[in-house]
Amino acid sequence: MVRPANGGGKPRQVLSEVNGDQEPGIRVGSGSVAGSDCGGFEFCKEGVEALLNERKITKNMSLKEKCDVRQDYIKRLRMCIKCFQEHEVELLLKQEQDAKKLESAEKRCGDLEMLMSQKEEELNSIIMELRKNCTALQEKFAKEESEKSSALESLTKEKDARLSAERSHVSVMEELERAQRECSSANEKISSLNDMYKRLQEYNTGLQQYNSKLQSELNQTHEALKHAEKQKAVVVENLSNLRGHCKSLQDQLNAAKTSSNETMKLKEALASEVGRLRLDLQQVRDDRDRVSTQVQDLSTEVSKYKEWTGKSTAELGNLTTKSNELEATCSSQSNLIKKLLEKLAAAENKLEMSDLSAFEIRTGYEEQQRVNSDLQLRLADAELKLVEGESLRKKLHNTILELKGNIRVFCRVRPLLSDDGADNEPKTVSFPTTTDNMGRGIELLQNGQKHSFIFDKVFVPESSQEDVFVEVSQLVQSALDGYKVCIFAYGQTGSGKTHTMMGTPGSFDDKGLIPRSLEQIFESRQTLQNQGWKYDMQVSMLEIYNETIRDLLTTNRPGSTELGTKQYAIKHDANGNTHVSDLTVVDVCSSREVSFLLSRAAQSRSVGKTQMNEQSSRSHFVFTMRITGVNEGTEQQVQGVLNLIDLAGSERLSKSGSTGDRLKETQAINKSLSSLSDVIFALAKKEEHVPYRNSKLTYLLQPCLGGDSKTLMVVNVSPAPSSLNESLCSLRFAARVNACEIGTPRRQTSVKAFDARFSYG
Ligand SMILES: Nc1ncnc2c1ncn2[C@@H]1O[C@H](COP(=O)(O)OP(=O)(O)OP(=O)(O)O)[C@@H](O)[C@H]1O
Repeated sequence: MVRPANGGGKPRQVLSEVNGDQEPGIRVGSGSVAGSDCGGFEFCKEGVEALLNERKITKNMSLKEKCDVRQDYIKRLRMCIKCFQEHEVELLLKQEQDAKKLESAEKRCGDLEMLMSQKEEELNSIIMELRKNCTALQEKFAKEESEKSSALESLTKEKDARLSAERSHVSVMEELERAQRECSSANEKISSLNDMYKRLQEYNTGLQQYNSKLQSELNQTHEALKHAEKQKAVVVENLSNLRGHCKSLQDQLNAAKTSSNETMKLKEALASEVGRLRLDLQQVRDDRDRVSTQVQDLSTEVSKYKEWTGKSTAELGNLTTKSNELEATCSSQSNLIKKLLEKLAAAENKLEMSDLSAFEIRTGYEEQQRVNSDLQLRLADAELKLVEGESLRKKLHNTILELKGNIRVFCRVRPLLSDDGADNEPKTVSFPTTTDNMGRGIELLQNGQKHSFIFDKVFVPESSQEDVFVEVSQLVQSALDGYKVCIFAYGQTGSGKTHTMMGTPGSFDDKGLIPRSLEQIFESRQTLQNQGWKYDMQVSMLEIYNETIRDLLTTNRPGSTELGTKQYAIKHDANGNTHVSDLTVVDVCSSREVSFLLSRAAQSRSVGKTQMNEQSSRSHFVFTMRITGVNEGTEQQVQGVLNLIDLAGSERLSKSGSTGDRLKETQAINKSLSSLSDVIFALAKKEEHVPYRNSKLTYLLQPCLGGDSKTLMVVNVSPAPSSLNESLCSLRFAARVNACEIGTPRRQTSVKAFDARFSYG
């Protein structure tokens, strides 16, 4: 018989409750754990189940902690197994006792047998269960053991890994130190870069400020220009009003002068009449006096005769008659005198009147003269203001153009020549007279359609060489200030390019821009010498003929083999200077020397006769003067370049009637001019690629067209109706050129060592 060990009594063994993070523990009755009693088999079973379900190892635990937990777990499992085994023994003992008791009780209590057998079965099943649990625990134990060994293995591995990690830590630390060192140097670099960035930012701000200042200056200049133009318009209007007023006053004055002259004449006539009348009067008075004396004498005689009674009555009668006659004469003379006196009074009256009117006229005349001189003064003042306003406008206009960096364009229309054969044809070129466009506009009439153009300046056919030079003299002057200056003449053949650029060098009135510019430069050099400036000047002259460069100052005689065969190469350096290799460069000290060189070059130039021009330039002529100035006082150095270019004339093949060599020349000229227009179009459109290399001319002019030089194009136009198409083409091209932005001109004032080679820009 088997009976329950504790028949539902108080459990002896208690599995500690899991309280927060507290580890669950097993206390057994044998006192192996904290000396507590075992809670009984039932309780122990539950505890084992709880223990089996317990999972306390987490991923975050270190390997050692995991091991400790597992060891504790195994220890507790062992205690449980021991408790079960003791319990089993106890149960077997009890079973035996129970069997004995049962035997004795069998007798007393047969009916309990059934119950006991049931209990036995229960106990057996529990034992079975416990055994099962035990086996599971053993399996678990074995598993835990294997896990422990694997954990130990992994511990050693981790130790190794830790060691290697420590080693790598050391190397990492070294690397870290190195990196820190690099970092600190990088930091220094960063701070220096920051400084530089700051400075750059400051510089940038400065530039922006400068830019905005320039912008505001530009705006101000625009405003001032507008104001000046308004003022100019007002002054011009005032001037024309004053001129009109002055003219009407002049007319009045002339009328007054005429009437004054007439009055004076009348006065003179009257005065002579009065003189004559006075004479007459005097004569009559004399007569009267004489007659009166005679009358008196006669009366005395009559009284004498009356006294003489003895005298004859005939004599008396005679005397009486004579006396009567004399009295009659006397009375008639008195009448005459009276009349004459009346006439005299009237004449004197008239004279007085005419004196009065003469005085009035004189006063009026003087008044008008005063008004006139006042008006003359005002007119002179207004004209002065106009001149000042015009020069201010020009200055402001130049400043704006400099700020804008555009190529400037002047247009010059030559007079009609007898060769043009257009005396009877209607005019096709005109010039607007509105105040806005006066001196700047040109209009071409083609098939009833008007084409208007505005340039920086338009010279009418009557403009003299001096008029043209006055407008470019400032530009020429800036070459002495260290700017690169380029002036080139463009236009159809026979339109006046050579006349404009060269003219007649020896003639005072007809010399062109080149001789005048040279004179000005040498004069200014003299003046600037007083301010401590010392200038060195070098000139070179070349022509581009059939896409070949020719040195016009070479000492080799024309026709020599070297002149034709020598290859001159154009080169641009990094500083934007252009050089032509092997070109003759001559140091010059006076305009006389340059004139001599110019005449030498003129003899070497390629000139020929065409249908359009007797003396046509068949090549592009380039005169270059390099100016180097040093101020001994300020040690400032300037390097200016003056390029004066007379381009060959554009010409339509059909119109030129060229053949043979002339045809070849014309083709080469047209090709290089079309390359020039390609360059201008590319610049105007701000294209990335500008085809400077397409011709020698454009490659040579590259710094002037796309660089930082002050460039002026003079477009020459013929007024001949037969040249209308060509003139229109030239003006359209010039308008394109005018719109080109080539950058702001830069002054070369560096103190750097002077490049000995000759530069074009
Ligand atoms: N402003 C002017 N006043 C008087 N005559 C002029 C003027 N401009 C040009 N001429 C005359 O017109 C003719 C042609 O002028 P010029 O030789 O200067 O033309 P061009 O454009 O240089 O021609 P080409 O391209 O063929 O060399 C010359 O006889 C010149 O004297």
